[in-house]
Amino acid sequence: MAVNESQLVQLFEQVLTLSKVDASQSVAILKSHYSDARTVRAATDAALRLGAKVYAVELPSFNHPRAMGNDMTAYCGDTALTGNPAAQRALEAADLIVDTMMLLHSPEQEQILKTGTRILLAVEPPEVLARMLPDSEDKARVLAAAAVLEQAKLMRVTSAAGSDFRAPLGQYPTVTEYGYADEPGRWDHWPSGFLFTWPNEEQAEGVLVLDVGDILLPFKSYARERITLEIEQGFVTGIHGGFEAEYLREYMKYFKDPEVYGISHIGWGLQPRAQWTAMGLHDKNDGMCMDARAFYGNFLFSTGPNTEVGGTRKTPCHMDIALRRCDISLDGQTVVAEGEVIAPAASRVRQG
Ligand SMILES: O=c1ccc(O)c[nH]1
Ligand SMILES: [Fe+2]
Repeated sequence: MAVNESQLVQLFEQVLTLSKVDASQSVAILKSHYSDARTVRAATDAALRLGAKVYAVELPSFNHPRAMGNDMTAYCGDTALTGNPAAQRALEAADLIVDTMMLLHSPEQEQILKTGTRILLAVEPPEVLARMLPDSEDKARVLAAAAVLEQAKLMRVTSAAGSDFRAPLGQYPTVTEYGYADEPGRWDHWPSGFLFTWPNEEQAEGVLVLDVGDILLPFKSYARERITLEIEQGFVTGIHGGFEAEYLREYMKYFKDPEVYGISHIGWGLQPRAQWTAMGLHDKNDGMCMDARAFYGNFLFSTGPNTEVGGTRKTPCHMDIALRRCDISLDGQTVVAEGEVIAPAASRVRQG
């Protein structure tokens, strides 16, 4: 199925309106040669129809010789913007940047946001954008959950598969993703609908058992056998199992960087329009699979960078791992039970 151009413009008009784009705003469309041309065109047309002053910043693509695969989250930190202050200044001049080439997990993104410029990442296929069109209810639900997470001192994750992971919290802020960039200095990602934070440095500990069906990104694979991760003092110290554990070990070892084993963002999914099954219907090169990061009731665990919240761990290897059927509690209060969103009530999707 394919979204037609006029539909896509209307969808961008909705999301840019939610992102407070109007005739008072300047909108920069950040692109490279690999950007989705339909997305670039629709974002441009929509911003113009909303009366904004629109310009494009095109950057020659950046490829690190050690990067593998085409998933934009597979090699983080250095981007086409790295070392290009003139382009960065051109972007900082905008009120909103529609990022169709992926600056996420780069220090440059944080510098741009600090100027008050908003960034909306949109790199998923247009059909995925359409299926997970954000709305203000998504924002309300994610913010309701964030109100609990930002007060929490301890996150605990357990599961029937054997996970028992504890992460003391408080050192880092809570990050919300609800699909549009409506506040000064806000970064968001369309599509999304989840929230996360980082454990206090060197304090996360325990065991995470990736069960059959759990998702490993950027591999874009469903685990077919269990993989057991041992976490000590904020780092993955052991990866046990069969072939898939060996594959994960070998992949992470390839980067020859001890920081790849650091725990990155941890949180849970609140997007009912995201589907656990969606990844199986897409090719590996179809975007970065936000369905896996956002599906309702997942536990999203990740390794590697913490630059997004001012940390110094700028490591290129970033694993996003989505677990099903976990129990997630904050200071003893259950927010997700066996993959079902329980609390706060305002974060749950209204049934019926
Ligand atoms: O939206 C995103 C996408 C990737 C990621 O690592 C975090 N959030
Ligand atoms: Fe991530």
